[in-house]
Amino acid sequence: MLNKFEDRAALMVGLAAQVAKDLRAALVQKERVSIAVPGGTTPAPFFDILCHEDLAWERVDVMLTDERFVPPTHARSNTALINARLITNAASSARVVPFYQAAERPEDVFTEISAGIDAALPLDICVLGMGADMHTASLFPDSAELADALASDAPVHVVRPASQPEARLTLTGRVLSAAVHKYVLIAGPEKLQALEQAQKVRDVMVAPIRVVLADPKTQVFFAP
Ligand SMILES: O=C1O[C@H](COP(=O)(O)O)[C@@H](O)[C@H](O)[C@H]1O
Repeated sequence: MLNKFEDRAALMVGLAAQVAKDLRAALVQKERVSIAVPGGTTPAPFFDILCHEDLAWERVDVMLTDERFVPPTHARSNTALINARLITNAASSARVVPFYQAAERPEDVFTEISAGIDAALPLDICVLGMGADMHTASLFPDSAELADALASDAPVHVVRPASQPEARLTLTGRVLSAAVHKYVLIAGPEKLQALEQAQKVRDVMVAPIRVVLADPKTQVFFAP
């Protein structure tokens, strides 16, 4: 389902209201609730609104959908983004599930990171971004590890997409498709075109965003 907003400000308000509603409903049902959020350039204004929502954040586990294997001091760190823009104000008591540990290679810390993520699953809410190349999380069409990351039983997978400057850790296809509420946050004509392309292509190896689009309950939040 495509939810179209007039502009980006309305989009971010609309998605934050929907996610806060889902979090509140899940917090009534369960002691701990988990949400995955994207990194990249799009979601910061959504975080700026969501972090003010008055809810039991101390019972919420927040994780990324994916992380670039760079330290939190790096400009490309998704962990730094959520720490600065989401885990603040009312949301400062949320627990962040680590997606990065200092090491030479992600494989060196994979077991520990993977166990931490596994303990916070399944996801109640998953908000994903999407690139113009139809990647989502760090499931990239130009990654040699894509098929394994889609098929893996593990919660996360290491990928080294040819188009990207660093190794990454991504939630796997299994984890993304099992999320109770799935949202895709996109803005701009290029992303809308990519979404339309992904709906036509139908091959998840060409359009990895299909891993969640295949579920008719997935909601896309879009503004021009
Ligand atoms: O690299 C990434 O890209 C996608 C899309 O990012 P955007 O900058 O085009 O909004 C993002 O969803 C993902 O989390 C991030 O690591």
